[in-house]
Amino acid sequence: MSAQLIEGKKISDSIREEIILEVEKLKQKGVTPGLVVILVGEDPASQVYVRNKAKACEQLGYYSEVVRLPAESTEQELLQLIERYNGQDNVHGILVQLPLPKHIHEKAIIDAISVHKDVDGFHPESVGNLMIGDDALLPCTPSGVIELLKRTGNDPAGKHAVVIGRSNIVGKPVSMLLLRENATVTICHSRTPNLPEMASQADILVVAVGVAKLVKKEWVKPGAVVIDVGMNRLPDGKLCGDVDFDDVLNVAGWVTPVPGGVGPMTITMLMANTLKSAQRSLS
Ligand SMILES: NC(=O)C1=CN([C@@H]2O[C@H](COP(=O)(O)OP(=O)(O)OC[C@H]3O[C@@H](n4cnc5c(N)ncnc54)[C@H](OP(=O)(O)O)[C@@H]3O)[C@@H](O)[C@H]2O)C=CC1
Ligand SMILES: Nc1nc(=O)c2c([nH]1)NC[C@@H]1CN(c3ccc(C(=O)N[C@@H](CCC(=O)O)C(=O)O)cc3)C=[N+]21
Ligand SMILES: [Mg+2]
Repeated sequence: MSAQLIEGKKISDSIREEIILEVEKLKQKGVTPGLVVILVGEDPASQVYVRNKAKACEQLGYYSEVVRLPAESTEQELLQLIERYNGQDNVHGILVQLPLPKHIHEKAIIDAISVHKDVDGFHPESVGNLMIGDDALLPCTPSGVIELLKRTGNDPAGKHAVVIGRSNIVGKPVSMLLLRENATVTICHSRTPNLPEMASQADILVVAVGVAKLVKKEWVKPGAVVIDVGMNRLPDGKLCGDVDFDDVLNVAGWVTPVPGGVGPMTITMLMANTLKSAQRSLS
């Protein structure tokens, strides 16, 4: 028996159809969603993501700006740019591509983005609101994971979810969202001694580690839902997840491919956050 594929690309396309309808309505009220993406330096991987974000804006009819700053730019210059966009009414979302060059403090930059325009959901106030359960712009990759589960009929409520990874960008917020969806959540990390045993107790296994093909079939409970957030570039240039896809295919009930799984959802949820921010600007 082979696992069912969770087709992130298809699900992402259908969410984009829904977004387009909302954009039409908003435009009739005189508002066009606007997103600014700021890239410092010339990291080739970041270039690809930034291009994908600009393409998504074009497809959905958003106003979009991409600002490319040289790697030597100062923290002060970047802060000034953010201040400018914080005050600009046609811009509803500001995203500063991470990682930043080492001489710029990531925290200072994230804190400077207006919480109203924090479409990444990385600002401390957004994180706090997520934790409390108040309305917030949710981090894109974690909310993409939840959408994948819900739209394949895998409601987390009452399930045991095991998350491997505890970063502020993926592991922690996805754990909090799963909890909010009434899953029982276990969070594992590099100091967890018995990973395969922990993982194999999961009804829903979310892997966000950054180690290619870490998760093998022995880690997966028969029929479990496996969500692979990992994006690793192999020496041959191919993308590969944190899950050994071919190995788990005959044990898992559902599995996301890489590419074509969580990745496209991240960008679509960014578009959804920008829409939400634009809608809020009216009220
Ligand atoms: N598809 C998408 O849209 C996105 C994909 N990604 C990808 O997801 C992956 C994770 O990203 P991110 O969370 O930012 O990564 P980080 O490096 O920030 O965090 C990795 C986490 O995994 C844990 N970890 C590392 N090695 C092991 C191990 N051998 N066993 C168990 N736990 C381990 C770390 O533990 P500890 O805390 O103890 O160090 C840490 O909590 C990467 O491949 C990244 O490229 C990221 C963002 C978006
Ligand atoms: N401030 C900030 N916000 C981010 O959300 C952010 C960031 N910085 N830095 C880098 C990570 C990574 N990330 C991805 C986005 C899209 C794909 C994506 O579209 N992936 C496609 C394929 C892409 C390809 O072919 O290279 C897929 O998995 O099918 C992946 C990863 C967002 N990130
Ligand atoms: Mg990180």
